[in-house]
Amino acid sequence: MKNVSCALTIAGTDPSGGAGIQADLKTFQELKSYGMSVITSVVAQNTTGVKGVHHLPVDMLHEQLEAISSDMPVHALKTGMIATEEMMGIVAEWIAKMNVSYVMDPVMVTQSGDPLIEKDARLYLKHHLVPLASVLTPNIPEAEDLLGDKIETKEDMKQAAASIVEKLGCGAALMKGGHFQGEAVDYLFDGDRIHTFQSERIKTKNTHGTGCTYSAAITAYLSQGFPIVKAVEMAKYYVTEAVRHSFDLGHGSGPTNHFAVREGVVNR
Ligand SMILES: Nc1ncnc2c1ncn2[C@@H]1O[C@H](COP(=O)(O)OP(=O)(O)OP(=O)(O)O)[C@@H](O)[C@H]1O
Ligand SMILES: Cc1ncc(CO)c(N)n1
Repeated sequence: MKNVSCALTIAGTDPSGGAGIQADLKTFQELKSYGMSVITSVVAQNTTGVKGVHHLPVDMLHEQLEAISSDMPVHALKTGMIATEEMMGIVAEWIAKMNVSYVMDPVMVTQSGDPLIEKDARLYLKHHLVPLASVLTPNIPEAEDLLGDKIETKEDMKQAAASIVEKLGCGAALMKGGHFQGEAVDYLFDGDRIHTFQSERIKTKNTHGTGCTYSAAITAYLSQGFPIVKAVEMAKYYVTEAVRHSFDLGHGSGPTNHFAVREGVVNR
């Protein structure tokens, strides 16, 4: 049998297909990793926002995780929305036993401003999940929340990436500048130095699911054995092309386009 790279996402759903588990699986598929998913919460949402949320019972979360580890190889994994402390505890305990690259997207609030995790669970996330991560991928509001500092300049972004690694104990931090003005620039601190990943800012309102797509692409490349800096470089290219060719679907912020990368511009 041909070698297959297996990537797992542990996250909430998006029935409109642009973010969450659905975006992650599309990304894994496009980048040729075998995609697996464990659902934390079912979220009724679309391009305009969140309409309702149902958290799965924690024993069901545990059973899904065990169904994976008792049977399937996992070469890299990511987490997105994990809404409550209790759910975070189960996921953290399971991940601690897995010896694989772990990309943590510290999802807190959607682009439309809807909260995805309980406010009290943020401290738990910081102390119990972040230290397990090989790489954390916060946007600016998430990094401000984790560090308790304002991030206003590019220098602040670089400093935040380093502080996250040094103070919170993850392996690397990718500070995303999607919420900034000007060029779309992200900074990775890998425990040693800062690496810069920059693209032009594409003029579009259709950026639903960019964060999920980006962290899923990093996970796919890590599952294939690429080192972290190369994985981020290729994932940045993937998300940029997916935004450039994003779909004008729905009444709000439309989804990224995964086919765009397949048809032309391609990976690696
Ligand atoms: N308009 C744009 N043009 C080019 N790149 C963009 C644009 N918007 C976001 N990106 C890029 O997409 C990636 C995801 O960044 P972003 O900061 O938007 O994540 P996020 O806020 O976590 O996403 P989400 O809203 O899905 O949670 C980053 O590399 C960012 O630079
Ligand atoms: C389930 C889910 N995870 C992450 C995001 C990104 O904000 C979203 N909109 N929905």
